[in-house]
Amino acid sequence: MTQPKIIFLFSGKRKSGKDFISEKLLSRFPPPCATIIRLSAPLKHEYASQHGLDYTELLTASQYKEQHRHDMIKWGEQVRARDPSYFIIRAVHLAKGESFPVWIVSDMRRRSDLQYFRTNYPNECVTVRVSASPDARVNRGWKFTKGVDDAASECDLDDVCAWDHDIDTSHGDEATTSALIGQLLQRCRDVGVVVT
Ligand SMILES: Nc1ncnc2c1ncn2[C@@H]1O[C@H](COP(=O)(O)OP(=O)(O)OP(=O)(O)O)[C@@H](O)[C@H]1O
Repeated sequence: MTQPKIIFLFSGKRKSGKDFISEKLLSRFPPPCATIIRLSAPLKHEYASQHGLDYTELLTASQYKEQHRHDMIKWGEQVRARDPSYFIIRAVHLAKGESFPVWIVSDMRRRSDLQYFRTNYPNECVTVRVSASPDARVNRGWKFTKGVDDAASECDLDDVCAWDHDIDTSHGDEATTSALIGQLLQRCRDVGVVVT
């Protein structure tokens, strides 16, 4: 059982580049140092099994996922209303968080997620806000969807502005991404985590 030494919390709108940056960051750690925790993974897992759907298809950026996103969000809200930490605890378990000193949470979406991590890990959290212009997101396949893009899962963190780091990925330039990754890796070195 390992307590995390550092937890990166990525948030941002759909197609802003959260996954892209998370994967880039992950690639800089020697195994078995870091793991990506997807808070949406257990939601999809349980929703798929309860509704007879294909879990692996729900994980991809597919049309299939988009078809089910709306109902899945609604179902998740009901579960979360009863217990805000329900999916977080399962997501950490699913990603085998207890075996890794670095946690990369790639899809933090709500203030209750932020509160959970800050309460339980007051000294380990590093927040990163990822943004991109609407045009850039459209070019990546985003289409405004009522009930999804105006729901809490997309908007709950809009008013939070005290992020430790932020990045605008609209232009997708390598230099901007590398600069951010460099800063995040320095934070790891500062707490004694070895990076490549
Ligand atoms: N900094 C970047 N440079 C180049 N391409 C990028 C960058 N960020 C994102 N992209 C591209 O944009 C697309 C969407 O990015 P990504 O899947 O990371 O978004 P996301 O925020 O995780 O979206 P969702 O919430 O819908 O899962 C991907 O095809 C990715 O390659």
